[in-house]
Amino acid sequence: MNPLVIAPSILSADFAKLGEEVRAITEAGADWIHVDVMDGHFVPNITIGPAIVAALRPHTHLPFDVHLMIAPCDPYLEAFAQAGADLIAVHVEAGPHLHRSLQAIRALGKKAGVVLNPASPASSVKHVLDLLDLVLVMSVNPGFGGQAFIPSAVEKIAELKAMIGDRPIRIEVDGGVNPETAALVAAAGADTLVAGSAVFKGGPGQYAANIAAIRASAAATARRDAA
Ligand SMILES: O=C(CO)[C@H](O)[C@H](O)COP(=O)(O)O
Ligand SMILES: [Fe+2]
Repeated sequence: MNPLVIAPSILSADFAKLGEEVRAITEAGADWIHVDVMDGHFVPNITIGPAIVAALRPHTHLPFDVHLMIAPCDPYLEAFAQAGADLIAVHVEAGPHLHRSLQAIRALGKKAGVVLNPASPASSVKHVLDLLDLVLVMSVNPGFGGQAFIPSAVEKIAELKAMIGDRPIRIEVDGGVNPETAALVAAAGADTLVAGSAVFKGGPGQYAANIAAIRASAAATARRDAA
């Protein structure tokens, strides 16, 4: 079983002081930093580009988990790699050449991930498993933080867990993750949890407790599942 990873999404951080926020979640016990990149075309919102990723890189030693919600994605992979991304995840719905995009990410020396929207089946990744380090299951429709968790994500995670078998591929879940939903997704097989609003709520004084609550809840059900 992969060790549990908690990846706070800086989409819910104070954008006027992102460097400070990244340092605060690093000190609060985050494992990865989740960066939501939106283009106003693939999703109805615009957020962060490679220049901001590069500016944030000196503020933490933690891996940058870059979630690209952009189409096309291939023209921008190198820029995000050079900016300091450690893992780059592209949506299966973002274009016709997923295999080529994953090859390009690996050729840049980065970990490669595929993201599945709520309506996309687990089987979309069946023929690219050899190119994957991570599958990201969206449990909200991408574009905004603070949305309600879509329960069908749990069944999809379980399907992916069975498909992946003992390959070293992480299952990440993103959207509406809080201590309650973390327990459900961890029991189904998710080992990497993104959380935006549930981590950043209450301000910097609460970040450590918020991360710890999600981690404890997920760890408890993952243990029961393994027992
Ligand atoms: O990819 C995303 C939205 O498209 C975000 O990572 C996600 O919504 C996190 O926010 P929250 O935990 O508040 O749902
Ligand atoms: Fe995300």
